[in-house]
Amino acid sequence: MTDQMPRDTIFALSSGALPSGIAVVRLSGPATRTVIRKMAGTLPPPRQAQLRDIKSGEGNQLDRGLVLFFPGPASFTGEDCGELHLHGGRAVVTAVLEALGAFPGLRMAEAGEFTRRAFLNGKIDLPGAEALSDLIAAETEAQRRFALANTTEAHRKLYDKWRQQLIRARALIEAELDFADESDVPGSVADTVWPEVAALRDVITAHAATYRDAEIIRDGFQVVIIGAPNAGKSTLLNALARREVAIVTDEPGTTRDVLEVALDIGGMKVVLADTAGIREAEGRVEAIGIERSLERARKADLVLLLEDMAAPHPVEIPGGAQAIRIGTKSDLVPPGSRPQDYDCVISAHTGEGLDRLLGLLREASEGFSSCIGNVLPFRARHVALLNEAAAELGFALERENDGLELRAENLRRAGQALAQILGEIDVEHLLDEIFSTFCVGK
Ligand SMILES: Nc1nc2c(ncn2[C@@H]2O[C@H](COP(=O)(O)OP(=O)(O)OP(=O)(O)O)[C@@H](O)[C@H]2O)c(=O)[nH]1
Ligand SMILES: [K+]
Ligand SMILES: [Mg+2]
Repeated sequence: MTDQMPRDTIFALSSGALPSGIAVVRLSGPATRTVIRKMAGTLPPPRQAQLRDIKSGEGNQLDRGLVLFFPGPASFTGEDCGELHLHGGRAVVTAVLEALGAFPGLRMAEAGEFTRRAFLNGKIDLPGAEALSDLIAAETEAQRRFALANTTEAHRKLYDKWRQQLIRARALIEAELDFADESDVPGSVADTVWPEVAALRDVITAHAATYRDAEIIRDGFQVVIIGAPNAGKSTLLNALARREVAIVTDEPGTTRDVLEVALDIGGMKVVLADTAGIREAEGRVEAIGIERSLERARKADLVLLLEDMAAPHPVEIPGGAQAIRIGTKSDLVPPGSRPQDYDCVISAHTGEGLDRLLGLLREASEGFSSCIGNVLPFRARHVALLNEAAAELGFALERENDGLELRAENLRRAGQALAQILGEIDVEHLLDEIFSTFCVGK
């Protein structure tokens, strides 16, 4: 799978910010045994925590804590691994990291390097590594469940099934090519292979399209607040965020740039964006701000269209996005004299209607968490390769007048694209990018 196996022994603080109750320092690589023997007296039995004095290479006691040894290949990275569970003080951890760095062949791990080694040693595939990175980044319940589901090799099972279908199709084509010299062999390939290839192309295309659901779960359901100036957009953002994120004044045209907050609504990440009020702009800066509002609204999963019921100025919803019409400042307008029917009536000052609005946001977003059990592509990288695979199958289907060899080559390339998603081929150039987004110690 890779050119060379890493030989350095790496170490890092794998637990969080110091000071903490316990700090876990992790090691991986060939010198792990020697180092643990030296620091903990003897090697503990595999996978059993033992309480030891932890010493530097020169024999100075640094701490007392649990020591574990995981012999390769049955370890996270596939190499010999070790863990030192220390008291989580800054000086303790600094002393232990310094002592480790003093051993020959040992160095601090780079971001994601443990997981990278696990990948290079065949312990996990690339979607599995990407899912681990998502799991560590997860902030909401839906993100956590989705990331965890993606660590289960479900993608490998699905893509391997498709690759098997492609291999079978190519075998049938090979067989037909072998018989091509013999005059009266019926054209079995055309009858069986191409309808199957067409069906597979459609399945892959549909699968690629589900990336939208994955994006919403991972990156958040995108909600954009729009409306005329002074409709109360920034006030609503602040009320839902429960902090003063946006500037509020009674001056129309206060907000110029798009401002975002991430909310956790029923376990779903919801990104709420406040925008510049929409009107005939009075200056260049405002005009740019308004253009940004409209652009954001066009890309939104949901638009909150706010109207000040005390001073209504109708605003068009751009681009047919799904919208909730909200009448604001209900404290100023008695129910009988409201200008029209709204989906929701609120007052950010009294709090009226905010719970109902949160309920509507929850309703609009929670449906996406039901996709979590499904296998979805969850990186732009996956989608690009799926589209490439589908395109190759499309070429094979179109080239009816070309030789079977050429069409079989398209099928082979489609299979290669699927293999690339799993990280089996031609991914060296991606690894730095993928693993650098991890934290050090993972
Ligand atoms: N009475 C009352 N006043 C409100 C309410 N919400 C906002 N306001 C007031 O309306 C004015 C405008 O509020 P903003 O939140 O700045 O309105 P905006 O839509 O963000 O305005 P721009 O950024 O200029 O487009 C401020 O004086 C707010 O205090 C409300 O529910 N009731
Ligand atoms: K304002
Ligand atoms: Mg504003």
